[in-house]
Amino acid sequence: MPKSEVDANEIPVIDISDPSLQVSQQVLHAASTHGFLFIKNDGVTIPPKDINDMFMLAKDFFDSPREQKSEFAIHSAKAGGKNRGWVTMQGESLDPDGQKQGDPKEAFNIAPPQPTLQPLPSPLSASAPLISRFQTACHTLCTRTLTLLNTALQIPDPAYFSARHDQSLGPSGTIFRLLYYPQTAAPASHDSIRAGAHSDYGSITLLFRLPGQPGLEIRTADGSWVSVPVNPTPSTLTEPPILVNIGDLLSFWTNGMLKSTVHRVAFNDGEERYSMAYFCHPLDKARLETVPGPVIEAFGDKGKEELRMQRKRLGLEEDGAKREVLTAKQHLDRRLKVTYGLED
Ligand SMILES: O=C(O)CCC(=O)C(=O)O
Ligand SMILES: [Fe+2]
Repeated sequence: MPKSEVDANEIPVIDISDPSLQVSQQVLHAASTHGFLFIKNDGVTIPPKDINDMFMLAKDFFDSPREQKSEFAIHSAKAGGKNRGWVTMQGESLDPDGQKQGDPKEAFNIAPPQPTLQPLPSPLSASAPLISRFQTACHTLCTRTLTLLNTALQIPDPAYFSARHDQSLGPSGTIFRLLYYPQTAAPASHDSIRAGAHSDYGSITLLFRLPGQPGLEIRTADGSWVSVPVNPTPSTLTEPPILVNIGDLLSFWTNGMLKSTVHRVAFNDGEERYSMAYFCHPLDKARLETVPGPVIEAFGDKGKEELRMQRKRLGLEEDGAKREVLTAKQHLDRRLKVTYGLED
């Protein structure tokens, strides 16, 4: 069980509807401490009704017959190829070193709708317009957040991040994922978890959860786990804010200044749980090298340990002299290989 819930001030709720230097600095501060922040839902960019409709659609899908889902198995040609489609219970391990069995969850991965939406099983297929609209809206919010970080980091090219996430310019590893954690009896072991400890693979992730379905925990600097509330201030916000977290690539790009914080999903009382994650990735060809700019430069090598851990997770050479610059695609391929045991 987590010892405590994270302090609301530590993961701030930021209103980005009126972007300013001050707002960008708030985003940067959160991104470089816990690597997690809440963005107030403005009600327009990602309408709460679409969020609710997506959750209902996800529930209908996961309730559908197993044979129907397995026809669109992850990585299969029918599902549109690598990293797309349905992941069965225990079908993936987010923490292969720390877990004996795969995660007790199901998932369905949907790639960006450019040039067209991948083939989808029923009932997802009948709601293709909603799914595409939702993906586009998520991407808009990701780009806005990345642009705020671009500003606060004083990167000379104001479009450094946004250009590298422009989906019209080529393929990327971006993936929209529906998640379902079935109801389970109390786990036999204390170490049992619903989604193993991991950091996210992309640039930033948007996470949607439902009130009354807790479970997400982050690992703090002292190694303890603290839970992240679905809505930290229900008295002032009727709609839960959107949780944003920094992934490995922004950490790479900023020399470890932005924190790709390790997180997991705990059982809590074992009630069934749904969530949706939009993993925003840069274009496949983007190179993972330190971004130029005075703020990252001034940070120096203080993120060395963070980067060392990441490179270790990827099985990369630790000797600085032999350091290879990866592209976003090479990085993702390595992570997928570890998660699913996939070959290139
Ligand atoms: O289900 C959740 O709340 C989080 C899942 C997660 O962290 C992930 O899939 O990367
Ligand atoms: Fe995650």
